[in-house]
Amino acid sequence: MPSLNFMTGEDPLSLDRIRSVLIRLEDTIIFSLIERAQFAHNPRIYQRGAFKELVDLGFEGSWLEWFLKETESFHGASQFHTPRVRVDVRSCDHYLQRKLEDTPASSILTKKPPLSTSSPDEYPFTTDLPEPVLQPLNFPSILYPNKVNANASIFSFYTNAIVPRITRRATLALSAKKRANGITGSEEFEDDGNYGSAATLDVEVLQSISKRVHYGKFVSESKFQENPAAFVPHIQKRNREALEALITKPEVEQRLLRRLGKKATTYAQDIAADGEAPAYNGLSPGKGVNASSKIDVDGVVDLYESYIIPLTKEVEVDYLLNRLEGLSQQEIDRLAQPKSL
Ligand SMILES: O=C(O)C(=O)C[C@]1(C(=O)O)C=C[C@@H](O)C=C1
Repeated sequence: MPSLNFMTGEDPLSLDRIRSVLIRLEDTIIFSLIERAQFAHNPRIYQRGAFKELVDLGFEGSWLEWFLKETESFHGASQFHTPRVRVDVRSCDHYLQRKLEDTPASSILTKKPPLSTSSPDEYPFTTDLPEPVLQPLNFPSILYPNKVNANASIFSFYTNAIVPRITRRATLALSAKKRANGITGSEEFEDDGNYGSAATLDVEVLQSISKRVHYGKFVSESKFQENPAAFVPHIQKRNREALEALITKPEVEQRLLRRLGKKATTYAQDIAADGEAPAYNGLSPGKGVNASSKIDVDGVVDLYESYIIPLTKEVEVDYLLNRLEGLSQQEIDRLAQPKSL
């Protein structure tokens, strides 16, 4: 999955660099949704207690929750929920030193940042993960300490709204096939029995959406450091609307949605063995549904428009609301002073 590469010594809070990770994550999310869309809805895998086999093991959650727990336990034990690249602490120290010299208002950085052992861009859905087998990596905290975690909302909108939509075609194709085989009524719909494959792909989609949404914290920190004085009064008044207005960039969102429609349309085509793409059936790229398209393109765009972008913005605002916690009045006053040109 795409990540910021902390090894380069470049500014990890450069908005351009953070946005380039967000753009690469679009590809990861689209491709994993395309894979999930090959299977039927399989609602059983989202119902708690629906599998006697798991209840017998003493697990009360759903099949998907069990997959998440098992996957994240292994990843956690093998140090996955820490950065895959070892962070060069020295280069980051240099970066912070430069940042300090550049921005006197960010005087809170005069305190040497603590080293953290949890990854700033991976958020497990499961609590109580095992201790890592290897020593946790130490890396400098780039984000301000916070407990913002949107995974419960991500899990809820993905399972309730997204899965039924993106699997609609596979589900309808399945019911047609079942009818042809004489199966009708409630047995006809939704369940193709591919519980393992569907849940494995759900875990991939959930982890990539979670990573994308929590990158909002890096975006927020970057915007805050660029102009802390603009944010401080609204943070102090806990004015969510004003903070949201400050972080919202409508032109960036519009560009993103246009790009996403084009990408989803392109990736959803089956390129023939001779390398030729199929005709669009009269529809232009980015405009709706092509009969042979591997995914509901509008569904992908709606996922971003209705859920991923709004939730990223919520994470950004929640992060900002916590941004002055623990600072002295003197430190806050310094941040509230406009930067001299
Ligand atoms: O790129 C930014 O500035 C962001 O804050 C990220 C993001 C997004 O979710 O893509 C969210 C809010 C902005 O309005 C634009 C885009």
